[in-house]
Amino acid sequence: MSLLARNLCVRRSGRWLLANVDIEVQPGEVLAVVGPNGAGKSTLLGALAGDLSIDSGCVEMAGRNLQQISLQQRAERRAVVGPPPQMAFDYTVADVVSMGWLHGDRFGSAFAADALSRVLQRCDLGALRQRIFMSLSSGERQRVQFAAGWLQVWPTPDDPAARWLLLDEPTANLDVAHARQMLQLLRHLTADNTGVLVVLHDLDLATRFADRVLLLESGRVAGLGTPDTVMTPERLTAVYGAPVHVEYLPALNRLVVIA
Ligand SMILES: Nc1ncnc2c1ncn2[C@@H]1O[C@H](COP(=O)(O)OP(=O)(O)OP(=O)(O)O)[C@@H](O)[C@H]1O
Repeated sequence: MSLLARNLCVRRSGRWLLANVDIEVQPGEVLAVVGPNGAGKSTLLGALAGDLSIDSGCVEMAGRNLQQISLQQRAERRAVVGPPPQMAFDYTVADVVSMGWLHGDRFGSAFAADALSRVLQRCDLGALRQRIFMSLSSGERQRVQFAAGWLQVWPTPDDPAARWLLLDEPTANLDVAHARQMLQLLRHLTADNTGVLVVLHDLDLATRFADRVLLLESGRVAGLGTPDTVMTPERLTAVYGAPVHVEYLPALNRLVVIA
């Protein structure tokens, strides 16, 4: 019961942005999508979310064609976390994160308040909850955006079905500690029957935290598998057209990617 694309093709202005992409995001896994600028990462995320039209192939969520799933059902099953939005009004952090909560009082106000508090705390936003969103730094806003997405797919008592979180460069404005913390959170929330697809430019973060990596090059799959099989120096150097060093560091007991 995955979120998957089969033979996915997206064409715009006479150009293939994605060509014959097969990909599956399973609940319980973190799949990192990497590749050079313009490789098609955001396009793939948009297609899997159902936010942009595809030209051939299909996208399915838990065995159903995405086009046959209502917008409400889609929103309850998958959240998209993109760049932080501009807000015209003085919404607080708690207001913005609460926008991710789709269930109103269906499970009681205490359940909703508890979910909000937990998400704020886990995203290190507890002290900022009454701050005006637009007064935050870009990294703080990014964490708020992530928190709203997480709340959107928060497990509810009556519905154990799989959910997905799709994130487009969520660490772009984060310092080293918060970037690691976010990837650790993503790993943690997969335990709640949630699948994570995360677009990353940081190849080392992808190698360290993802279960699998999809490497895109000009809209095609240039590699898909565990980090140690995809993140080879030869492949990365060829795809990025710049030297990329990959080495196992015994002191850290992991592969390190230096670009
Ligand atoms: N509507 C469109 N018409 C024509 N070309 C488009 C359209 N939308 C996107 N593209 C092009 O498709 C390619 C893939 O874009 P996409 O945003 O998916 O890349 P990306 O891998 O996310 O890149 P980045 O790392 O720079 O964010 C780019 O070359 C982009 O210019």
